[in-house]
Amino acid sequence: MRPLIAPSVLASDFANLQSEVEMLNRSEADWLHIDIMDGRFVPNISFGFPVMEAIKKHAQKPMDVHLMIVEPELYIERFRAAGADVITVHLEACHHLHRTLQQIKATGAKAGVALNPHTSINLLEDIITDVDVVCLMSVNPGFGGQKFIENTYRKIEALKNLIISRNVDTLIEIDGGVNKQNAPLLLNSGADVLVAGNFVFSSEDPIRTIADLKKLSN
Ligand SMILES: O=C(CO)[C@H](O)[C@H](O)COP(=O)(O)O
Repeated sequence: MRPLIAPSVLASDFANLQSEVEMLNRSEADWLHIDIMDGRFVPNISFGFPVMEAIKKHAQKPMDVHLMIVEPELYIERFRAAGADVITVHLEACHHLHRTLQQIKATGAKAGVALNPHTSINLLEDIITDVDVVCLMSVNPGFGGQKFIENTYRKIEALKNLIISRNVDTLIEIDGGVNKQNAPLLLNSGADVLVAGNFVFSSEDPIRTIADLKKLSN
């Protein structure tokens, strides 16, 4: 099967956001990955609702919104109203993860859970049947352009086994340091969705780079 490709808008040229989004519309990208950082869950601040709404105005593809924020349950409905189609919260940021996932689904969005590199797949055992997308962080969240963490392959395999054993169709998304060297291995290990920021936006021809990722299969 072909992977879903989700370019991370964080790596785009914010001064030309409309043309960057229009470029993604013309490309084979499946989702637009939107990173929201609050300066508390992660040591960086990206952007919030007004920028998301501006992106939504021009986007013709689903918005995959990754909330790197504390207390995400306070903002779920607002992110949905701002155009989110997939809303992913961090397991480490949720006191009541099951409740927060139900809250996301009640808005009509797909519910995602992100795991930091140190967080064990075992913690998903009692929640996996309620999750549409698991986002495995393959860098420590907070910044684009970081080096891929190799232990991610092992985590993908463990997650894939859990998904198969529970007979669910949860997607496995990989976020951080994805490039043309590791993408085939990630897909072989069981990944379904590849997030790519710098690899896409720093390339000479982002549309071609996205097409090259899309050609790979899992
Ligand atoms: O979630 C993120 C950072 O926390 C980004 O989506 C991720 O880092 C993608 O950027 P790159 O492909 O450049 O690593």
